[in-house]
Amino acid sequence: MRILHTDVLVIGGGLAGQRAAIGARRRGLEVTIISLVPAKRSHSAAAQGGMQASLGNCRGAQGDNEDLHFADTVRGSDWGADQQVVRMFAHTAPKAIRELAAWGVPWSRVERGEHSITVNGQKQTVSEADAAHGLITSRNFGGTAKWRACYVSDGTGHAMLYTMSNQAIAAGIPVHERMEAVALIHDGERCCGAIVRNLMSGELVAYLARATCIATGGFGRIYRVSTNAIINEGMGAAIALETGRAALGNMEAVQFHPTGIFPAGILVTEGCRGDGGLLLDGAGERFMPGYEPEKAELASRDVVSRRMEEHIAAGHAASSRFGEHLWLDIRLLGEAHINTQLREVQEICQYFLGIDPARELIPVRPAQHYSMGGVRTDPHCHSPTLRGLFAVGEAACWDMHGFNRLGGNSVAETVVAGMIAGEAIADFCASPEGALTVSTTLAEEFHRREANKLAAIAGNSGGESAVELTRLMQETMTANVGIFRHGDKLQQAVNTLRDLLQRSANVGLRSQARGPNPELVAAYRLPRMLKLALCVASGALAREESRGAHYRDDFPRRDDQKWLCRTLARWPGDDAETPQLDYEALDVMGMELPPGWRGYGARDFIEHPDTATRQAQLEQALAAAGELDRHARQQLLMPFLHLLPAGLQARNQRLGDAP
Ligand SMILES: Cc1cc2nc3c(=O)[nH]c(=O)nc-3n(C[C@H](O)[C@H](O)[C@H](O)COP(=O)(O)OP(=O)(O)OC[C@H]3O[C@@H](n4cnc5c(N)ncnc54)[C@H](O)[C@@H]3O)c2cc1C
Repeated sequence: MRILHTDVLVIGGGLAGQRAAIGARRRGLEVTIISLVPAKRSHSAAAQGGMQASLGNCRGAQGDNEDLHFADTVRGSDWGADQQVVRMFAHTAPKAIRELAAWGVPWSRVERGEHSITVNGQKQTVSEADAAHGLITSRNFGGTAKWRACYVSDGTGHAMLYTMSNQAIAAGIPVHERMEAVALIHDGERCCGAIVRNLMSGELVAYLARATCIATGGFGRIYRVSTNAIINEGMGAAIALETGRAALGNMEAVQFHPTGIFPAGILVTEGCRGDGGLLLDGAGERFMPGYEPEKAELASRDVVSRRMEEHIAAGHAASSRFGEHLWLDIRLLGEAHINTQLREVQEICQYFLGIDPARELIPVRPAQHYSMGGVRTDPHCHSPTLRGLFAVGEAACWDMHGFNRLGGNSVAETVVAGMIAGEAIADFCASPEGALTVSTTLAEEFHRREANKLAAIAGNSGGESAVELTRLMQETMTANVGIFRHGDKLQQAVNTLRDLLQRSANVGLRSQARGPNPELVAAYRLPRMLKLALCVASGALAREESRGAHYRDDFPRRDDQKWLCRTLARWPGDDAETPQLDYEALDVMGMELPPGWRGYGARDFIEHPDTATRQAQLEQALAAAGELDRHARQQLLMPFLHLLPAGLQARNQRLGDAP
């Protein structure tokens, strides 16, 4: 067995993993990143529309600040988020944008003078101030009070990831590509690294590390129709689950994006609607204002996706030989705008639909898009139950998205959480807890276990096909654990997934090759994907309410009295067929923004018994404190700055602030 030693092992070379790695490296630690693909091919590169940060530079962003970003994010989460974490995030996002600008991200900029924009289907003229000229601009996105999504045309993730990757290279951080973490090495209390499989040679290597950070992205590929890349299979979350110690948070909270192109599911960005694009039905009529007068097409994603599906079910769809869908109309934005600000959308439409979106309508239908759930961490991105294990980005449940993520808040989370995790990892490694005293016997034991598993799969002559079982899992998830959920269908899904998990032990291979063998890889990953799917379906079945993206036909109201809590899923043992579910209460008495109406979507919900008391307490505290600026006011209501590394605590400056 080959053993590699490093201070910090980062599993995943996307935006989150690389930013965490850079932070730890800057503090003098030896850091190694492993990745399934070359780091610059990570899924972060697919992010199109933007990164949220309250810079307040352009006209539509004027008056923006951390308070508004915080409130939008909490409302977007349907009060499922950890409010202190949301504060940490909103406070750090402007710093993250500026750091990326300094590193070379070519953010689109404000241009002084008059510009034509499209709002609510109408052309308007706005004038940008001389003072803002050349500053980072932003566009409108769903569920936000201001134009807050900073962007690089519609190739934001690509620009961010390439810049981040170049910084990681400059910092001397090695990326071991085409390597897959297949198990975490741990003793039940402390994580000490991972067993890693070389996807080219098939060799299993033990990486021993003082701190291990999971940054493996989302698990969208457990669904049939998804905007996610095919490498988004959730293996990082799955190997954390298999420790039996680390918990996965809110796995039932799965986002469906309104505008996957139909039928392929490839995303066209929310920026299309942010820039003024409209949703039309089969009759060519705009329908969202009828359902959502306040925000129309720009309500949060969970709300828009549900309204679209309702409209289809009510018989208003367009139909094609692939089935029913709706239309996205960006023709009104004009060719010049599309060719500069929505270039990727233009190309996606051209290559995958054979249409020109400046002249034709884009067929769309909601598709699985984002995993709000993931490895549960504390505000320092550290697992509370398995020390030495950190998690960041889409793979984590930090938890700033609760039950619905706002557009643009994900790439922002990857960088912000990476900044915080890098410091937290370095602090941990500097503490007595951070010393690694692992015996190689433990690594050998995990190595042997995985080697035996692989040998058993390779030698299995069973009659099942991994490809077919994967397809059945994906069909089950899309049909029964989608946008609209119901107890009966969820129970059916749990039963089917359990059955598939049993059958997955009987997969036969045609090729025994240990190196690049897709059949072997599929068979090896399948039971883990099924365990994740079971966490999603079981969590959804147990949660008898509707919150954010989790909507139950049979329990249509949000129920703060019973369900203002985070789901924690653990896998109880190798032979288990379902996860063990526990719940972590969200403390209303500690909230800065007690639960209420989101400002869009359903108005009726079951109130938490503490909500009125907390509201009164906040009002009394403010009245007693007298005149306060907004920063002091905020700290009085819910202190959070102490949770941030010292270097990130400073206030953000905006145009018009006193110097
Ligand atoms: C089409 C699309 C458009 C989007 N647009 C936006 C947007 O405009 N704004 C926004 O905020 N968000 C957007 N998102 C969401 C956002 O892009 C992602 O949530 C975010 O980039 C995830 O970053 P990450 O670093 O957590 O993971 P990723 O970028 O997915 O990186 C995961 C890394 O983990 C590695 N990996 C995975 N498993 C293993 C393993 N077992 N062993 C070793 N390595 C492993 C992979 O190789 C990869 O390097 C979009 C998502 C999609 C699908």
